[in-house]
Amino acid sequence: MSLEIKICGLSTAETLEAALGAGADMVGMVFFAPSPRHVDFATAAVLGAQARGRAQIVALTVDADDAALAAILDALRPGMLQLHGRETPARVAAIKARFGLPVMKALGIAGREDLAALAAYESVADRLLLDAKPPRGAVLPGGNGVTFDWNLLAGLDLARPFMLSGGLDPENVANAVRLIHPPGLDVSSGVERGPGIKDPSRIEAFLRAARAAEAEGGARRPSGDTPAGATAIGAKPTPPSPARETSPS
Ligand SMILES: O=C(O)c1ccccc1N[C@@H]1O[C@H](COP(=O)(O)O)[C@@H](O)[C@H]1O
Repeated sequence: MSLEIKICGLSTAETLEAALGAGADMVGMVFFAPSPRHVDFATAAVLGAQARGRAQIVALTVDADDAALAAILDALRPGMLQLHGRETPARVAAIKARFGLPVMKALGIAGREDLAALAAYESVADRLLLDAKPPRGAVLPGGNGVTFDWNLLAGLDLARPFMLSGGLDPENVANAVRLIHPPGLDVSSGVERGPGIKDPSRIEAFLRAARAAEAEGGARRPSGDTPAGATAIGAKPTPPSPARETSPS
């Protein structure tokens, strides 16, 4: 399975075109008013038409109710929903049943204890998105450009594909691919020149660096092929590696 790359928080035709032209597999539009990447329905409809058939279109929502989800689906016509709030496993299952779209559930990872929470979502979500937890006092639950200790994911074996996210950028993405061999990557702030302002050259650099690292041997082993010492969800984790003092880069 080749590395799937999502560029999130696209809000203009120019930057969406940069992502599509550089070979993004997924493009994300944010529907969360406090975010500098939030798009209104009219913009979403135009961007959706531009991306349709060229990449998977993902609608990012945060604890949206059914009426809001229906309106978003109507405007963007996404192929996937990204749930980036505090949606419970039951809520994820209900959204999938009601709207009939694949769902990617975002979960914050700060320590080993957070890996235990993933099991409850494996049976209801089509994908998991493993993100950093927001800094204390942050307005946004994601999109903060913050990394977490990627070593926590070493040997992780999930029944569902996951995307690694949180603070990725063109400079650190190759390290992430070499260390984790993730099935997917998701980036937002790291390909911006300012909050909410995507930079076409950074989008291209990110895709180039990630694909080069993948070509070096970063392809993900098939799911279920748990190597010795790997952590299966629900299994007792292997002893922690020494804590890192700084974010990986
Ligand atoms: O990007 C946003 O504005 C956003 C708002 C609310 C929830 C999630 C959001 N973004 C997602 O957060 C992760 C990590 O982003 P970053 O690369 O660290 O900036 C990513 O999945 C975005 O899709």
